[in-house]
This record gives sequence, structure tokens and C-alpha cells, in this order.
Amino acid sequence: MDTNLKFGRKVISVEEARAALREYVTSMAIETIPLDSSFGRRLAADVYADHNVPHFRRSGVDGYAVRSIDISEASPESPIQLKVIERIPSGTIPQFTISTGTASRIMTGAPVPDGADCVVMLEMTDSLRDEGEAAWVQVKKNVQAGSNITPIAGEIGLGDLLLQHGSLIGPGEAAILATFGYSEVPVYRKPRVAIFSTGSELLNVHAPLEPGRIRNSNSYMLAAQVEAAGGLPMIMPALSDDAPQVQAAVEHAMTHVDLVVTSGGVSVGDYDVLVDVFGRWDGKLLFNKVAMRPGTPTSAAIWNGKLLLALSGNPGASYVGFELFVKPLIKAMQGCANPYMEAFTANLDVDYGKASAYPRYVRGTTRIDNGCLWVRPAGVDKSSIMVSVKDADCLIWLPAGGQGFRIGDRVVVYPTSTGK
Ligand SMILES: Nc1nc2c(c(=O)[nH]1)N[C@H]1C(S)=C(S)[C@@H](COP(=O)(O)OP(=O)(O)OC[C@H]3O[C@@H](n4cnc5c(N)ncnc54)[C@H](O)[C@@H]3O)O[C@H]1N2
Ligand code: MOO
Ligand SMILES: [Mg+2]
Repeated sequence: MDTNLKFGRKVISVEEARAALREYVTSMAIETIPLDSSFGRRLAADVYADHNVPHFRRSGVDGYAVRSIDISEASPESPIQLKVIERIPSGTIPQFTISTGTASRIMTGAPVPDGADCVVMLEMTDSLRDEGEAAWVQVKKNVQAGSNITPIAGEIGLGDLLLQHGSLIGPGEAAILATFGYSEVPVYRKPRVAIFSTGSELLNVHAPLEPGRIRNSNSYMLAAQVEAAGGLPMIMPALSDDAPQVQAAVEHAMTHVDLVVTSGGVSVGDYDVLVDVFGRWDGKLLFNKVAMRPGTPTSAAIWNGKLLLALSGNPGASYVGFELFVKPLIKAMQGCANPYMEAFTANLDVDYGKASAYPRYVRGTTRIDNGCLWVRPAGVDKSSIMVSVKDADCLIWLPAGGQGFRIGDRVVVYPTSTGK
């Protein structure tokens, strides 16, 4: 084995590692699915408006469509009386044009008749009926031209770009798609992500505990992360520390899936099996050491055009490695233009004494106090600690070097997909 793979590793920054991965991102195929199944998926086409919204002059209130000039002198003391010539429910087309001295009763959302340039709210009027049963309205308030009318294209103009391909379909996108008649939506197929945990100490989740062994928790944590990122997790049987077996399993999976994620076996231990695999297969190693804590030995390789992300086995490192590298890949494979989480800042809620040679990504918990955002480590901040992941809604980025950090320091924070 090339001992350089274990001990002579070249350390690169998180940004360099991301750039190396970006080169190998492949777009998923496009599939067309019903609108009501598309929430949480990413659009595979730009969506332009093929009609105006609204496509008719729309009344914003229940009331009377009138000419503003007719009611310019109206007041409670001297109301203006107009003859009501029509009743216009929503969904119908007005039959008559408003001329001097006339009004049409109109409902919210109905088309405003020609001739009218405003709608007076019902509450500003009194309706009357004369002996011949003709309807009249007394308007008690003058309103400006244009009042209570949304003009044609007041919301959206014909030809406007509404949604860009790669957009995540949420409530607002769903409403736009429905408005424009997309009963079926083109989306990117969800990347299938095979998840392998490696380590002879690992027991299946249903197995009774055995001395010295632990249950495989990373596969399930990572599967939940894959799902939250928009991928399709495929939990594969855990692998023992046997390089040929791991190589065969990973290579076989790669022919069926879009991305492979492994956890464990990337450090310098005797049984760190992914390192052995990288030494013997014909895939290309992209990196095997990243300037970050936790997850320094995070590695990545490409084989037959498919990416393999080899995350550290320590649960904290697996979690962080996924958020930093795998989640953006899953998003980018579905057309997301900006797949990296956007940072925000918060005040550190506690002193944090541990300086580090590499930038730290500390699992953090945010809280809002009096409108200000505070953040603290989510429990014990050790890479080997699993239980604190459940309390993490972000990663606190702490730069390398220095003497540690003090309560109240302004720190950079990245939200995580598993935030509550
Ligand atoms: N001499 C050195 N030792 C270590 C170094 C180092 O630089 N020199 N680096 C440490 C760092 S940092 C990390 S991170 C870990 C990386 O370990 P591996 O990626 O090789 O992972 P493993 O050795 O397989 O496991 C580490 C730890 O995590 C537990 N584990 C693994 N898989 C799972 C799973 N699926 N579910 C739950 N827990 C899992 C495993 O039992 C170990 O306790 O190396 C340090 N050592
Ligand atoms: O790289 Mo490791 O920093 O303990 O997680
Ligand atoms: Mg190890």
C-alpha cells in the first residue's frame, strides 16, 4: 500500500475540496410528475408567464363599480345616487358598460366592467329600491380612480420569468405553477445515494449489543440527511474492514446509484479500510485531507464518472462532512445554482476555549433572545459524540488559530438541513 495515502496526505481547504467535487457534478435526468407530488423537488425548466395576472381588471372588494368622476362630491351628508344596472359575481363577464349615473354591483375577484374606473366598498354605500323595483345605490364617499382595482398584469406580466430551473418547489412555487396550469411539472430525478458504513465493530440496528461492538447509527443519520437534502437514500449493509469486500461492494453500488457515501475507515488506523481501497482500485482520489475539524480525514474519489464521498466514521465528523460536501452535491445534481448554505452571524452564547489548527465547524444550537440570535455548541463538541447531533440546527464556523472565543463574540453560522 502507498503509505502516502495514510501519512503523506496533502491538506486542502474546504473551498478547494468543494471546487474539486464541483467539476464532477452531473445533472440528473428530467422526469415529469404531478404538481401535487412535486413539493420539495427542483424544477427542471424555467417557467415564464404565458398570460397576464390578472388577465382582467379585478375588483379587490365587494361593492359597486362606478366612474370616480360621478362620485367626486359624495359624502355621508350628501350621498350620490346611481342606478344599478347589473350584478357581477366572480367568474362571470360584465354585460354592460358603466356610463354617467350608473353603477354595477360587483364581488371581490370579479372583472370590473368597462367604463368604471374604481370600486366603492359596500360599507360606503346604501342600496335602495324604487317602487318599480329598479335598484339604486347611494354612495357616501368619493374614491380615487383606480381604487380597489388590480389592473391587467398588475401582478404578473405576460412573458415574465417566474421561476428559474433548479428552484425548490415550495408553497410559493406551487401556487405559481398552479396559476399557470402546470398540472404536471418537469423536475430533476432525485439522486440515488448509496450509504455504506464500514467497520467490523458495527452491529445491525436490530442486533443485541455485544461486548466491544456498537450499533450502526451513522447510516441512519446520513440517510435522514440525504432525504432532507432532496436525495433518495439507499442504506446498504454495513461492511467489515476488508478492502476487497469494500471495493467490490462500492464498485457494484456505483453502477446502480448516482452517488456513494461511506462512513469510517479514512484515518490512519490499521483497519482504516477506505484508505486501503484507494490504494488498490483504479478510481481517482480527489482529496484525502481537509483543513477542518471535525472530519479532517474526509476523502473523495471519482470512479467511472461517479463520485464517492468517504466521510470520517466519528458521528460528529460524518454529520459535518455531509453538510459541507454531500448536501451541496445532491442539490447541484438537481440544478440548484447556489448549493452552498448561506452564512449568517450570531452572538456566541458561551466561552469556547479550544483553539484549533484548522477551522472548526461546531454543531450549534441557536436561540433568539429579544430579537437577537445567539448560538452555542449543541452539547459536547467532540467528533466522537453522537448524541449532540439531534440538538444541532447549524454549524458554528470558528476560524483557525487564536486563543479561543468569548461569550458575545460575533460568529459565522451555517444553517443545517436537519435544523428544526
Ligand atoms: N492516530 C490518529 N488517530 C486518529 C486520527 C489521526 O489523525 N491520527 N484522526 C482522528 C480523527 S480526527 C477522526 S475523524 C477519526 C476518523 O476515523 P475514521 O474515519 O477512520 O473512522 P473509524 O476509525 O472507522 O471510526 C471512528 C469512530 O467512529 C465510530 N463509527 C464508525 N462508523 C460508525 C457508524 N456507522 N455508526 C456509529 N459509529 C461509527 C467507530 O466505532 C469509531 O469509534 O480518526 C481519529 N483517529
Ligand atoms: O477529523 Mo476528526 O476531527 O475528530 O473528526
Ligand atoms: Mg479509523
